[in-house]
Amino acid sequence: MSFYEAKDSSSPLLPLSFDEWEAEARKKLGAGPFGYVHGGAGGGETMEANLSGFRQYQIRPRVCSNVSKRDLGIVLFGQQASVPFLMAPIGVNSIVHPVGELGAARAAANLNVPYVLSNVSTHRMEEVAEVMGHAMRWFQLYPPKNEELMQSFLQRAEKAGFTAIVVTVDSTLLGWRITDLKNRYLPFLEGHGMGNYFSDPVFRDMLKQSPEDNRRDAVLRALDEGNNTCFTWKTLTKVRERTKLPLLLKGLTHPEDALLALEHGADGVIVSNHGGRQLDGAIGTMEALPEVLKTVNGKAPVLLDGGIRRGADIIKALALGATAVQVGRPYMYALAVAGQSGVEYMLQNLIAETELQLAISGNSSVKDLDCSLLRQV
Ligand SMILES: Cc1cc2nc3c(=O)[nH]c(=O)nc-3n(C[C@H](O)[C@H](O)[C@H](O)COP(=O)(O)O)c2cc1C
Ligand SMILES: CCCCCCC(=O)C(=O)O
Repeated sequence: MSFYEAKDSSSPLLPLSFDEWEAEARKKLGAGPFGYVHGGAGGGETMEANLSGFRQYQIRPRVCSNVSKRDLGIVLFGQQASVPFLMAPIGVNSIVHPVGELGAARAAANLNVPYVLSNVSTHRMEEVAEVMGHAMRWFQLYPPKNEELMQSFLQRAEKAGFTAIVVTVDSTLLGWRITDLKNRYLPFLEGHGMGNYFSDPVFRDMLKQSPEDNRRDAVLRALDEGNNTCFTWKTLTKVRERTKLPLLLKGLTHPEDALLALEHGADGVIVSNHGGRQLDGAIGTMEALPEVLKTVNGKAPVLLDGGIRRGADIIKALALGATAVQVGRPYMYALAVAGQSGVEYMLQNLIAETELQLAISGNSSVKDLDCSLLRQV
């Protein structure tokens, strides 16, 4: 949608800025669900570092460079994506809207935005795949302790048409989330986020009683599998051996970890601190990105998430050298406010804004962006 179309549109007035989406979602949701999405770990230092990381760069626009044709497309593991951002894996979408991941995934598919489905989605991966048709989708894995269960998740994802696996490694234990502790709120215990586990035959065989008979024990068992504190580089090799799909490691910020990830079979890395929800005091992702890029040295795609709120953020991360970025909370707030159509509206505007930013910073293609466009403040 262009600026002019947006201006003339008769569609109902939905928020345009991230702050408005957040404010509307706050009004709509109860304290528990809103706090869960909004919150960061500890004092929120890392969440703030993700935002301030973008303010450390200013764009130095180029002029007179013919931007009449514009291209936001990128290629990821041989697949063409029409935009340089993905929807980040976010579990338990049904805490903000009953349509849950089905609404978010349909919106992604309708707008050709690549979608990463969380391991702890409320809806099963097969249901989500079905509503997406042939649209680009990746599956995020919290590698379980049980290797048969790991194998089962990977096989199901392959069969359901997911084309890459994102292994999240920064959350073997949940961070110190004060809001959730105060609210005594954990979505999994309120009936959300267990679609993939409860539908898995291997997981069901591991239980003494079925989830239908004893939900609480089944939830605790699933969380225990996901809280894989024994995970090491050697375990990553085991994931590698169990799938032919491209593998990305999500949740690292240290350049040496990026190198180790590639040495142990990853095909790409995602610089992420889980949106500041895990280790409080950890480095912001835009601050971490340059060193990771230097170490990876073009050998593999490097993605980034954390704090992407508008087109300028996307342009800055790509100019610094990220292959693509992921967007998290913005789509959860849009889902909370207006379900699938909220997510579509938010995504449409993010695409339009990014294309506009690309053009008026003097560029025709995101492939041409480089760090000469930026000045560090
Ligand atoms: C409510 C919520 C749930 C999340 N669930 C997952 C998840 O299941 N798997 C995962 O890898 N990351 C998860 N994340 C982290 C996101 O993938 C992403 O790293 C983060 O949201 C990016 O930061 P942003 O929200 O500032 O865009 C979650 C984040 C939020 C806010
Ligand atoms: C082993 C399950 C951990 C689920 C964490 C959900 C999440 O990523 C988040 O809340 O953040």
